[in-house]
Amino acid sequence: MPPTSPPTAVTPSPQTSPSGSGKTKVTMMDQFNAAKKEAGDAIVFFRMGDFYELFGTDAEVASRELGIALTSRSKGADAMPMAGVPVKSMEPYLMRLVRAGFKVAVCEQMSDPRTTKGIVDRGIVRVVTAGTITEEDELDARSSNYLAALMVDGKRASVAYVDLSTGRAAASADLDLARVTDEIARIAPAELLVPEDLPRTAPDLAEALQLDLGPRITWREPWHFSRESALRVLKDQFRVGTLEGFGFDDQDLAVCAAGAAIDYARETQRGGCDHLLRLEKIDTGQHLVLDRATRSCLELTQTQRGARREGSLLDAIDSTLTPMGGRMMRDWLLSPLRDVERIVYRQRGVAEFVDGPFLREDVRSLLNGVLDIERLVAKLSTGRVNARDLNALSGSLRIVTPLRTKIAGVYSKALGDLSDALDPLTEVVESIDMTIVESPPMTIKEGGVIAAGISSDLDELRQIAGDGKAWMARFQGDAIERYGIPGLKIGFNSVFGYYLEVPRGQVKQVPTDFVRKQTLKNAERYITPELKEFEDKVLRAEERAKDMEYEIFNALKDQVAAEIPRILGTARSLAEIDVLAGLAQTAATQRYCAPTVDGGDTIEIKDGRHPVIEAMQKDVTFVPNDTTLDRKKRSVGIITGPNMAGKSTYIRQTALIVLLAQIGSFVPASSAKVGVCDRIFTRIGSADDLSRGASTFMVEMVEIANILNNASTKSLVVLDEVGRGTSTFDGLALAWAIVEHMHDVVRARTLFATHYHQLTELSDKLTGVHNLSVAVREWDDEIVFLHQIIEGGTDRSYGIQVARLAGVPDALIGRAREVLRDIETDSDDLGARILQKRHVPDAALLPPGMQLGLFDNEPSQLEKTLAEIDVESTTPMEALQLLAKLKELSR
Ligand SMILES: Nc1ncnc2c1ncn2[C@@H]1O[C@H](COP(=O)(O)OP(=O)(O)OP(=O)(O)O)[C@@H](O)[C@H]1O
Repeated sequence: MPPTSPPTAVTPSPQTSPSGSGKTKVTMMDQFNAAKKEAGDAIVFFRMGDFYELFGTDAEVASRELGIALTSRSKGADAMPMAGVPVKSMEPYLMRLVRAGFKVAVCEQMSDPRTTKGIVDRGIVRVVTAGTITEEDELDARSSNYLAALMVDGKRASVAYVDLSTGRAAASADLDLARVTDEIARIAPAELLVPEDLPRTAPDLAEALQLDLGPRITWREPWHFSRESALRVLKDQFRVGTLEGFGFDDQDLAVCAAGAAIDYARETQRGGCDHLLRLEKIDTGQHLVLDRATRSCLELTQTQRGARREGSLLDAIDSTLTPMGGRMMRDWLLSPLRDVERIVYRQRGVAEFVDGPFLREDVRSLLNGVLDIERLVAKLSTGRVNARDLNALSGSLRIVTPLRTKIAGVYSKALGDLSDALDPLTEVVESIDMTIVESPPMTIKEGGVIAAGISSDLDELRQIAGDGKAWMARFQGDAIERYGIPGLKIGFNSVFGYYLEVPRGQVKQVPTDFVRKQTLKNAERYITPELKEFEDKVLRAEERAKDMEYEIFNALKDQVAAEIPRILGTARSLAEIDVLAGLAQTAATQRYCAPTVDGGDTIEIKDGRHPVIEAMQKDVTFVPNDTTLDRKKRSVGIITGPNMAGKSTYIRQTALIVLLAQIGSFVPASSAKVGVCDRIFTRIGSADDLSRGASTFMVEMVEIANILNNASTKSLVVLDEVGRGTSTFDGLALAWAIVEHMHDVVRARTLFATHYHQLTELSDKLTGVHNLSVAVREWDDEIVFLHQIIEGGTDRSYGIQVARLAGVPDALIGRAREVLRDIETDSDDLGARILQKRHVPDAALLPPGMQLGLFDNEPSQLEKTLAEIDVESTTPMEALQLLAKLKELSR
């Protein structure tokens, strides 16, 4: 076991009084002050008998956050705010503080108050923080609870993360500084450790993190991140002489980040980190990169509105059955692969389960009985395991042997490898099953845990205790007969143990050697020397049996804990089998196909569907659509069409299909070919991000700049109505220039949904631009959405028809039509005029600030006002006012 700081008594050592007269007495407040000093910025729960007391500012904070009464300790000059929570119900209070961003140090009584003379020793036994929670009840079973640490050196950085509730520890290979916030967003840590000097060394990053994570950041002194300290901690934790075995070089920044994280984990857990066994290397270069905005736009794990899981891609495709599988599924979705071989390796595993419905069903019915082995192991390591947990562990491991038999004849390498990695741990299962009774109690110190036949000593003690009970029954019968007291009963209470109870009406028969102990309303209670003598024997046997059970339980616990590496390895394999079988289940029930994934440039999807909308709209038939993108003739697709037609749905489904293909999954299409992408970027114009304190349009442009600077020819870029957040002409001008830039300079595969139908003219001049539109059937001046993507652009937005569908008054609609006719006549040749002025091929590389000079004639005030009307958001009253204003301007 790696040496960690054991709970230490914080009782300050007795000091000599200044007068030299001898030792001064340590007071309880001395102990508290010492604990507070040790706890740093943590709130101290200070154990005093049946309560945890909080003092000073801790009490004030707790009173405010928890709504508990604030009292005062002492009066006058010594007065100090004080608040308390009962020991029995402390967990919910503690967790509420932790959830609110506080840290809590639990300071326990370290010696038994009954046997201690004077003041009991006290010591901090654990520090609970958001990133180090291991209590199952407090965690979402299907997501990880990461404690992360960030290390920055110049332009390079690394992020390490540890989940103490499952034992997973990982660190990124060195990253470019610009990628750090995305990587942290992917990990979504519950707590992030950051060196205190970051605001000086990387001020922009520090500010961004502060905005994103706020109270989830824990600032740590820089020495915790030093290579020297980190190497010491890591080598000690993993019991290795070098980290090369994990793929890390001592010089990697990852070492510093991981060292800082594990140092903190050990500090807070005070031991109990035995289940952190290895450090995984995350090479983000191997993964398809999804930045934060893309993850959010694509609603991968939660919806944009309401942040709910229901309605996310994860929810639509996750058919895993175990919590471990659920967590792995989530990880896979957030880190799709880039390496074709690895993608195909996984996909074949899925295919085997799709092709073998019986195999899938059998495997899944076995997995159905598997509990959260990783979190059970974490409990084992942190010493909080009880007999029920061990039974749950053995119950879960028991399926490994039949599972191996089931997948014995598999052909896919993925399943074969996983089957080989499954360890049945037969001896662990047998030991637990043999040692622990079938339905043990929650507590491990009160007996009733260990099965008969495990220890002859224990059996003997139990015999005595059991016999004792029979003896007492006999004693009761004899006494009734001998003294003629028919109502005599034997009872037990914790004050004076076993007693004889005689109804008031029969006390006259009581012999003189009965000693009266208690008088009740209708009865008297007595003890006798004979009864007490036997009671001692019985009780002693019971106590000793309980102690012995506890010892046996602990020995079993240690035996199982020694196998943690094997158990965790098996848990991981089970999780992966669960994910593969789950993806197959989704593929089979949702009619997905196996995509062809290769290193080429083509994305060709036949009858693609949106996995989430399809799953959510059960009563509507989803209209499938094709997508073809490559890097020659079809690198940029411009999609036009009315509002509500399905443009956004179409471009997003393309991104989701590519993403699913790259995690190794089947995809919602009749066929698909995916040339792997290095990154997917998705942006929606005017995405509301006021919470980050930037204007909507500014955010949109910052994100566009990020795409233009980071997308490569291997990327997939999906843009939805970019440019909408500013005036029409500015927006159109920007959208136009962005398409040109994507086509000429970035050359990433791009889909651009827009209402600026002028953009469709770009396809005439730019070889890689093609137009798509969404078919609409017009009927009697009404429109019907067909949701079908067709080749070619449209020059109609049908905004006015949509407004009419929405109930905008007829008079206004009529006027809007008139206005539209005028505008359209005026701007008919707008696209042609812009194209004439195109600078080929480097138009987009104009120096910043240089005007595009798109428009020869300054629009009139009337035109400007008209252009700025947003029909969708105009109320009837505003429309009438606008009409009046327009009329005024036209005079
Ligand atoms: N292929 C489809 N099959 C069936 N229903 C669809 C399809 N595509 C879209 N829809 C439905 O149409 C709705 C609107 O789609 P979407 O938001 O993609 O339209 P849009 O053209 O982007 O609209 P806007 O321009 O107003 O943003 C969706 O919520 C969905 O209910």
